Order: sequence, then C-alpha cells, then structure tokens
Amino acid sequence: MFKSQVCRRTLSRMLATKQPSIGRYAGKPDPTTGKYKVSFIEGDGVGPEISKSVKRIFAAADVPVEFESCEVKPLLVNGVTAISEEAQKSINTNLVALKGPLATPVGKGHRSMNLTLRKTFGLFANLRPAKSIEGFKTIYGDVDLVLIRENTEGEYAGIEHAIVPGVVQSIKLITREASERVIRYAYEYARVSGRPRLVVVHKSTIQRLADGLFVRVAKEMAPEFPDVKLETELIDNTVLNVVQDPSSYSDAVSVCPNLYGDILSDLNSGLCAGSLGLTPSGNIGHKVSIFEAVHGSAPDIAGQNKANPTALLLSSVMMLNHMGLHKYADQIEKAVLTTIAAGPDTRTGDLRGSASTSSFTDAVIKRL
Ligand SMILES: NC(=O)C1=CN([C@@H]2O[C@H](COP(=O)(O)OP(=O)(O)OC[C@H]3O[C@@H](n4cnc5c(N)ncnc54)[C@H](O)[C@@H]3O)[C@@H](O)[C@H]2O)C=CC1
Ligand SMILES: O=C(O)CCC(=O)C(=O)O
Repeated sequence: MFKSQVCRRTLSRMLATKQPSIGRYAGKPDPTTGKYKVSFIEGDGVGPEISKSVKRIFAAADVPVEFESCEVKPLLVNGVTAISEEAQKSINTNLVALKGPLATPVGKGHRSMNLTLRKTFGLFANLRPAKSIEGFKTIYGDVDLVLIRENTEGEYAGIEHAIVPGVVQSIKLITREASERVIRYAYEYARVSGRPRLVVVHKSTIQRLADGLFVRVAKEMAPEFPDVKLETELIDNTVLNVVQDPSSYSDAVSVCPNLYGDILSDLNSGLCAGSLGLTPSGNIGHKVSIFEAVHGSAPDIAGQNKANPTALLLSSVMMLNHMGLHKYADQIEKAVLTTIAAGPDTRTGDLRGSASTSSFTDAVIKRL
C-alpha cells in the first residue's frame, strides 16, 4: 500500500514542498519591490553557464526574487581559509543563497570553499533527494530516495597532519552536538514528508566510538518520534541494497556521517536519477540555507554550452519551496521535468540527448 503511494508521488512531483520546522526561512520581501533577495554564487567551471539558465528561467517565470551577485574567492585569514566579509554580509542578510559549483585544488592550496561555506554558516544538514524522472529511462524506475548527510564534521573536519615523513593522520571528528542536530532534522524530515522509516547508515562495528556515537544519538532520540521507525544499517550493506533494489528505500529517509553521505548520494544520482547533472541539494542551517547542485565544476565540459542545468534548476526549486514560494517552484519543476520527458532533442548530452545548455533552457521557458 505504502509503496504504491510513493510511486504515484514520484510521477506527479519530484521535490517535497513540506519543510521541517528546523531551519525554516525567516526572510521577508523588500517592502518597495515586493521581491525576496537571494545571494547568488555562480561558481567555477560550468557554474556561470548553468547560473545563466536559472536566471533566464526565473525572469521568464516572473519569480519575485532579486539575485544579489556574491563572489566566493578563497581568502587566508591567520592561515585559515575564509570567505570575504562582503560575501558573509550578503548571505547573512538574505538568509538564503543559490550556489554553483566551486572547484577545489587537489592536495594543495586553499581548503575547499564548499566546506568553508558549510562551516562558516553552520549548514549542518545536507539534504540530497534522488528521484527517477518520468520519461527518462534508467536501470531502475520509480525510485525516490532522500539522503541527509552530516555536513560540518566527520572525515571533512580538515584535521590532518604528518606525524613523521610517510605517516599521516586524518581525524574523523564526530560530536554529540552535530550528530543531534542533523539526526533531529532527519527525523523531522521523515515525519513531514510522510516517510515512515529513518535509516541510520554507519560502520560502528569498526568506527566504534565515532559512528557508535552517531548511532547512539539516533537511538536516544527515537522515543520523541514514535511515528518514525528507526533502523540502523552498515554502509557496505546499504551500498549492496541500493545497487540491487533502490526502491526498497523509497519509503525511508537515510542519514549518515559526512563522507558516507557524499559517496552514497553520488551513487543514488547515477543509479536512480541517471546523471549527476540532475541531482539537487540543500545545505540547511538554523539561520541560513544554501542550495546547490550535487555535481562539481565539470571542467571537462566547461565553457562548451554542454552542461545540464537541471541540478541547479531543481536546487532553485528546493530553495523556492524552502522560501514558501510553492507556486513558482511548481511551475519551474513541471517545465523542467516535461522538457526532459519530451525526448532526446530537448535533453543534454549527459542524458543521451542533443540539446545544449541554452537550447534546453529555451525549451523549459516554452513550457512555463
Ligand atoms: N559542491 C561543489 O561545489 C562540488 C565541487 N566539486 C569540485 O568540482 C571539481 C570537479 O570535480 P569532479 O570530480 O570532476 O566532479 P564533477 O561533478 O565536476 O564531474 C563528474 C562528471 O560528471 C559530469 N557532470 C557534472 N556536472 C554535470 C552537468 N551539470 N551536466 C553534465 N555533466 C555533468 C562531468 O562532465 C564529469 O564527467 C573539483 O575541483 C571538485 O573539487 C566537486 C563536487 C562538489
Ligand atoms: O569541495 C569539494 O571540492 C567537494 C565537495 C563535495 O564533494 C561535496 O561535499 O559536495
């Protein structure tokens, strides 16, 4: 019974409109223009191309949002990677941002600006839905996954050092405070989105203290959420299950420490949605939230008008739902999904289509 309800939901809508009370948007429209201000970080690589697509579609749909351009370039403050005062002021004032991908140098240079943003604004939960898209065939149909990743610590805490040449240490940091806030968000998300199961993905057989604490916090909180059934699952088991039958998670919300979530969500995107170019995400904080595509800067196709803007567009839809602008969110979501369903002429290359970023955008605008 529940599975068939999930399938109907998959075909009619891609992203949830109901939001947990935690991290709720408190912004107000400008009294003179009637528009909400949103900070816009266009990002690197394909970022400017996919950002242009979002701006064109928002203008065509007459969305009451005014984008404020926000540059996030690496700064070093006392040897620590930081974000400019100006960018911090924009995001702290607007309370919400849309973000293109930011590239990170490999093994040297500044720390990831993506991680710096999450840390600076306390974006503790990374919400990553991955859904089958009607009309675009993948190995699995009718899959509807929601993964929530701890977003501020774990293996991404950035505590690394060389002890002696040839011996390095990288610390996975897990705290009760960060575990509690993301797990509470995940329970609430399961409740408001009508998903009866919360699956905590971990490896506490090996990471006994770190993942052990994460799992313990989830168990301690369970009595507050009697309507959500708590299950715990070892990460290797989860990977096997997702590959064999991802729809077995369509009635669940999964929650996990940072690195597991990063990897599992790409697996979900590739297997279930069909491309990284389709998967949106929200970085949720108590005051500020930042919405971004799951993919990176795609340097191999940057500047070629080839990138699929869908992931950033659907991130903007998540953002509009977060801001309570459901009418516009629905309009854009439907136009994007029907454009993809229309066939290869309107799909970009990652979806085995022949459209460019700009011709896909034109096709979406026609369907608004
Ligand atoms: N949140 C963020 O801003 C993220 C940033 N990055 C950064 O991005 C850079 C590149 O990372 P990669 O590992 O190459 O991952 P990537 O996600 O940029 O690319 C992986 C593959 O997916 C394809 N792809 C990605 N987005 C696409 C789109 N919109 N349309 C069509 N195809 C798309 C790329 O062409 C490439 O073949 C790195 O500097 C990395 O640090 C990576 C992941 C997330
Ligand atoms: O910051 C990066 O370079 C990659 C980050 C990433 O993969 C993510 O956490 O989404």
